[in-house]
Amino acid sequence: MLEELKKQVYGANMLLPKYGLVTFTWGNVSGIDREKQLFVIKPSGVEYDKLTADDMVIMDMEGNKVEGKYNPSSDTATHLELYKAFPKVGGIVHTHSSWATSWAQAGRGIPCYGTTHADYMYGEIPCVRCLTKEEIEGAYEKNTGLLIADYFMDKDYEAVPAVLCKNHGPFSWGKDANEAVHNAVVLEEVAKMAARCERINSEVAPAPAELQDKHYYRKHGANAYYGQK
Ligand SMILES: O=C(CO)[C@@H](O)[C@H](O)COP(=O)(O)O
Repeated sequence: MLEELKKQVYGANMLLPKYGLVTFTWGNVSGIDREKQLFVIKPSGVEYDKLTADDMVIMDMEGNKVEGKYNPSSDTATHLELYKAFPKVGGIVHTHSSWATSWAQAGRGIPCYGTTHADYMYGEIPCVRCLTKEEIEGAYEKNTGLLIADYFMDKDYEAVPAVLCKNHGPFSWGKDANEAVHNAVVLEEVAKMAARCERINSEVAPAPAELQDKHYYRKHGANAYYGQK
C-alpha cells in the first residue's frame, strides 16, 4: 500500500543526513495522501544508514498505525495535528538541526535580515512558546501540534513554511515531503546566517519591507502574503 509515497518519504528522510540536518536519529519526515486520508512517516529510532523504503510506517488520520513493522516516529502526533490544520500541506519535517534549534532554545524568532530568507519565508520565522507543565505532562507531541496550529490560525502557513518550538526545535512543511525538506534546509541556513549577522553587528535591523516584498512576491506571486498588508 502507498508504495510510491513510501519511496518518496524514504527519499526525503535520506536528505536529512545528506544536508547535515540530523545527528543520529534526531529527525523525521512524513508525507500525506489526502485522497486516501493516510500519511507515511519515518519509523522511530531507526538509523538512517539502516533505513529502507519498506520501513516507512503508514498512519491514518486518527493516529492509528495501518501498516509497518516498526513504531512510527515519536513526533507522529505533531505531524498529524499539522496535517489537520494545514490542508494544503503535503509533507512535514522535524529535526534538531543545530542553528535553528539554537534559536528555538533561545526562545527567539528569526528576523528576515536578507533576500535569502525573503525568497522563501515572508517575514520573521516565529518561535512559539514552550508548552505548559500540563501540556508537557499530557499529550506532549499532540499539544506541540495544536500549539503550532493555533499560532497559524489567522496566518498564512504557506508564506512562512516553518516554525520554532521554544526549548524543542524546528518544524517545516511544504506541498510534499521533498519541498518540506527543502524548506528545512533553508531554515537551517538562514538561522546560521542570522546568528552570525547579529554577532557581526548587534544592532542589525531586519531587511527593508520593500526588499522582503520584492523577493518573496517574485518567487511566490502576489496571491501569497503574510497577514494583512
Ligand atoms: O524531538 C525528539 C526527541 O526530543 C524527536 O524528534 C527525536 O529526535 C526523533 O524521534 P523519532 O522520530 O526517532 O521517534
